[in-house]
Amino acid sequence: MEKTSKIYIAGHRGMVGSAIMRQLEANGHTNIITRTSSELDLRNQQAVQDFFESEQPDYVFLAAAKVGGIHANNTFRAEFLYDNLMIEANIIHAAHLAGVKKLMFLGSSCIYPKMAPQPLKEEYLLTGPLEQTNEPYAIAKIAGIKLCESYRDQYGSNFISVMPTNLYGYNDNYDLQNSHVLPALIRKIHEAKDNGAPTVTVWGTGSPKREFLFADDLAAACVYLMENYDGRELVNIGTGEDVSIKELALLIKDVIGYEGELEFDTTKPDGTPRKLMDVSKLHGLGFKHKIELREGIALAYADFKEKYVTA
Ligand SMILES: NC(=O)c1ccc[n+]([C@@H]2O[C@H](COP(=O)([O-])OP(=O)(O)OC[C@H]3O[C@@H](n4cnc5c(N)ncnc54)[C@H](OP(=O)(O)O)[C@@H]3O)[C@@H](O)[C@H]2O)c1
Ligand SMILES: C[C@@H]1O[C@H](OP(=O)(O)OP(=O)(O)OC[C@H]2O[C@@H](n3cnc4c(=O)[nH]c(N)nc43)[C@H](O)[C@@H]2O)[C@@H](O)[C@H](O)[C@@H]1O
Repeated sequence: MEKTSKIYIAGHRGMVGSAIMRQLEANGHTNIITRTSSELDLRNQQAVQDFFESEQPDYVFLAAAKVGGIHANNTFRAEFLYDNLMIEANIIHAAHLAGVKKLMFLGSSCIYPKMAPQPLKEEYLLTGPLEQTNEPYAIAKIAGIKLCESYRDQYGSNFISVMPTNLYGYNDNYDLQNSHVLPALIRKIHEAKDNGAPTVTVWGTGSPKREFLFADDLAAACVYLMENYDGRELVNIGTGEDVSIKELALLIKDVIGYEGELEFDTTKPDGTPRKLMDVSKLHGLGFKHKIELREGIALAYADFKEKYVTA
């Protein structure tokens, strides 16, 4: 990518899109184009084609999606399937029609089979049944991967797919029903400390394990791979380390300085028992994350307090 290349970030206001924007600006890119969902609803095929025809971007980071945690995925199943199918299909097809030089599609670690061997290698895709709570979202993401592969096969499009693990960081979603576990626990534990509540409720048994990557590390990996990877195969992006939900909650409790107790609501689903990514391909391509979990939690917590806590 040249510094003056026209780069479209789909989803630039989101946690990942805004991190990619920061990374590109820090690298000196001056020609970044963006649209909010009210300016351009990416589910509208004609609007997307008109946008690509008029803007003619050189590079596309496809970071727009309907995104949420286990409860949101399990509740809004139709929206997670339909919105994500429409967004990816419209952008990938319009990018092809406009002759985009390169496009990066962001999938997710939930595309892999629920009981696949750990750590998850890219070749485990489609080798077994998916986790039920997020199957619609996972199917949409797998379709996005197959769209990129098929446009490469038929038209020679340089469309690559990366599979991020669970993410957290600046501009995360702190809605207690629809967010992911890490921001939800930051908010719940902060509010419990603030209110002097004796306990904090953690969903599930606390025994599932999850890997967490800070969104600015993901953004750096995305920009690095846009510059250095042109392959057909998926690339997992993660830290290669995981913790149990209980260990995560205790870590967040320690960072925030909350003295109360954790209680586990086993009426809530655990989801996939584990989804640790094998990141040897990413490391072999020359990228490794920098921000470790405790430091990242402290950064995310500071961002949460700055944005959501009235003095
Ligand atoms: N968060 C995670 O843990 C995680 C993990 C793995 C992969 N990912 C992937 O990373 C990407 C970004 O996730 P995120 O966490 O940054 O999500 P996010 O913070 O919810 O941001 C999603 C973005 O998508 C845009 N969007 C959604 N529906 C749209 C529509 N109909 N038309 C136009 N724009 C629309 C939103 O735009 P507006 O703000 O303008 O409404 C928003 O900026 C997604 O592909 C997601 O699947 C996320
Ligand atoms: C990366 C995302 O992973 C998602 O799966 P997944 O990690 O289980 O999504 P999370 O919602 O982060 O849940 C991870 C684990 O944390 C537990 N958990 C404990 N307390 C909470 C809480 O207060 N809120 C939430 N949300 N979870 C909580 C939850 O039961 C589950 O076992 C997929 O649904 C998405 O599609 C996406 O792929």
